Amino acid sequence: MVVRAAVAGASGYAGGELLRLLLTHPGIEIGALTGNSNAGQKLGALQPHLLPLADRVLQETTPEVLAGHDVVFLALPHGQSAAVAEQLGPEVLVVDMGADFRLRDAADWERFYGSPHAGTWPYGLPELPGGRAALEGSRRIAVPGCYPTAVSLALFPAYAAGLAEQEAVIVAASGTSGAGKSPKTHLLGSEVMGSVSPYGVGGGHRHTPEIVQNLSAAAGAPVAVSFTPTLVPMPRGILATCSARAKPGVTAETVRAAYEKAFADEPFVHLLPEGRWPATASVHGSNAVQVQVAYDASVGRIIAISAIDNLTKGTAGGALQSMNIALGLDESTGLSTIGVAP
Ligand SMILES: NC(=O)C1=CN([C@@H]2O[C@H](COP(=O)(O)OP(=O)(O)OC[C@H]3O[C@@H](n4cnc5c(N)ncnc54)[C@H](OP(=O)(O)O)[C@@H]3O)[C@@H](O)[C@H]2O)C=CC1
Ligand SMILES: CC(=O)N[C@@H](CCC(=O)OP(=O)(O)O)C(=O)O
Repeated sequence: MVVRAAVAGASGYAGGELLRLLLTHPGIEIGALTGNSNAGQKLGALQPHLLPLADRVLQETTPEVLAGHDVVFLALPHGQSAAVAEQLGPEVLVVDMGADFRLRDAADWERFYGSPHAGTWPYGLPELPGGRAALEGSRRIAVPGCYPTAVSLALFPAYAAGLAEQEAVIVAASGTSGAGKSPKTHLLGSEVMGSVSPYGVGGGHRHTPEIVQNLSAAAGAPVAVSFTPTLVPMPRGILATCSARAKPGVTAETVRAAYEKAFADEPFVHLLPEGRWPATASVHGSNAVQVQVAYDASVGRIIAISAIDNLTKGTAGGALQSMNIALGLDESTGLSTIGVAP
């Protein structure tokens, strides 16, 4: 069976990473590629690393152009996906890499995104409890944000096993591609190079409610989250350092056992051997997630650290993994745990 896939937002970072992966997926035929300001341009001018697609011309993002495909990936800015998706039939698998359908709580959406809530779709993080069952056979998928992917995978085992109190503190460092390709002053080389800076401090980042949603579901009770993102001078990668107060009686051994159990059969999430720590360089360009966990007895806290590539597992790889599950394909098809180093 060949699956015909269209990519809306093919000129952007997320769309470009998705195409890089789709080119190696044996079951996919790449159909329409669309953009906005770059419609009419050849892809080779915008994504020169995608040589096999260099002569493909970007089309306008319209329902007519996206019609006639089995799968449509939407790698568009927030708020653009709903209008496109509602024009696509229920038989088409629509995979939204934006935020529009991630949150269950309409009030959270309106508070953090400032527009009416479009709805909630099955969430594309298969490793969460019940995650795969929610995706099987689905024709709509909301791919998680990059920070919620890194943070949720680092912390959910502690909550699912009942080891952590319902409060977490997270500091996560991201490369600049997380902010997309459109020019912004704070992303200029002269601003970013040689500097690390926080942003969205004090609960203001829109990924906070998504992280709360995931951890609360794992805990079966509301989890309060303090989330601070930082921008670091590298193109790709997220390192999330997460900590939560341990419940009474928790030991280093019970924590380790919970994480070993959670990730034992996961194809992409790797709990590192004790004493080794995640690094973004080790997952560059791969769908792998590195996790390590420790129990800091001096303060009674569980410390979980994860590393992902924000463009791969953090969006395009997660999208493809979820598509594979929805279509009944092997989950790892077209995805690699092999990174690029140094
Ligand atoms: N970058 C990342 O690490 C991650 C990104 N995402 C999400 O993926 C989506 C795309 O992000 P990213 O690739 O980084 O962003 P980019 O800015 O790099 O790309 C945006 C894409 O959307 C197109 N576009 C812009 N405005 C419109 C519009 N009004 N209608 C249709 N198309 C439009 C652009 O086309 P053109 O260039 O032709 O104007 C471009 O192809 C976002 O929702 C983002 O939040 C999710 C997780 C991680
Ligand atoms: C470095 C940087 O700016 N990162 C982005 C996160 C991008 C992402 O994952 O996700 P969405 O799909 O939710 O936009 C930010 O903090 O806004």
